[in-house]
Amino acid sequence: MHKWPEGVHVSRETEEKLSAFVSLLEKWNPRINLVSSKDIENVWSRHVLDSLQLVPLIQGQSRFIDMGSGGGFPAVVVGIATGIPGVLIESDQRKAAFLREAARLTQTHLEVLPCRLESVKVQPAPVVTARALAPLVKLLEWAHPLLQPEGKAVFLKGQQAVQEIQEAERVWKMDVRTYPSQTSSDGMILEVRNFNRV
Ligand SMILES: C[S@@+](CC[C@H](N)C(=O)[O-])C[C@H]1O[C@@H](n2cnc3c(N)ncnc32)[C@H](O)[C@@H]1O
Repeated sequence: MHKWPEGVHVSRETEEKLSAFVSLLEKWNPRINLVSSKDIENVWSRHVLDSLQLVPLIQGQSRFIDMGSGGGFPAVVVGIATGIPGVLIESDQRKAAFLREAARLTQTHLEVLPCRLESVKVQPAPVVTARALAPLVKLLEWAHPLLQPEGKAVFLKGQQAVQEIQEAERVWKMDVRTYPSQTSSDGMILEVRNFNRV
C-alpha cells in the first residue's frame, strides 16, 4: 500500500498503469540508466509519489509540456494520473524511445519530442513542468517561450530552492508560490506565474 500525496485520488486503473510504468522502467534501467541504480529500489517513494504531488496543481488544465523528461518523472506519472495530454521534451534519443514506449504501454496521451530545449518548436501550453533539470534561472529561460501568457510553470526542487529563487529574481520578475514537498524533507514545489525578464 502506498501513501498517496494529500489531495491525490488514485483509482485502481491508475495504480495498475503506474505499476506497469514502474515495471518497464525497471526493465530498461540497466541499459539506459533512467534513474540511479540505488534509487531503483525506492522508485515509488523517491520518484512516483514525488511526481504525483503535482497532480492537484495541474488537474483541470488542457495540456502540459515537460522539460527534460528523462525516465518519465514527473511527466509520465502526471499523464497517467490526470489523463491530460502532454508534450515531453527529452534530448537523449534512448530515453525518448523509452518515454514513447511508456506512453504506448500505459495508453496515455503523451507526445515525445526527441530534441533540445534550446531549439524545440512546439505550441505553447498552459502548464510547463520540470524536475531535476537545471537551476531555476535556466528553467525560466527555457519555459518562457513554451508557456501561454496566463500559464504557470511548476517545478519540483531540492534544498537549493530558496537560493535559486533569489538568483532568478535578478533576471526575472515573477510571482512565485512555494509548497513544501510531502516526499522529501528539504524539497519544495515552485509554482511560477507572470514571469518576464527584469
Ligand atoms: C537529471 S535528468 C532528470 C530527468 C527527470 N525529469 C527526473 O526527474 O527524473 C535531466 C534530463 O534532461 C535531459 N536534458 C538535459 N538538458 C536538456 C536539453 N537542453 N534539452 C532537452 N533535454 C535535456 C537529459 O537528457 C536528462 O534526461
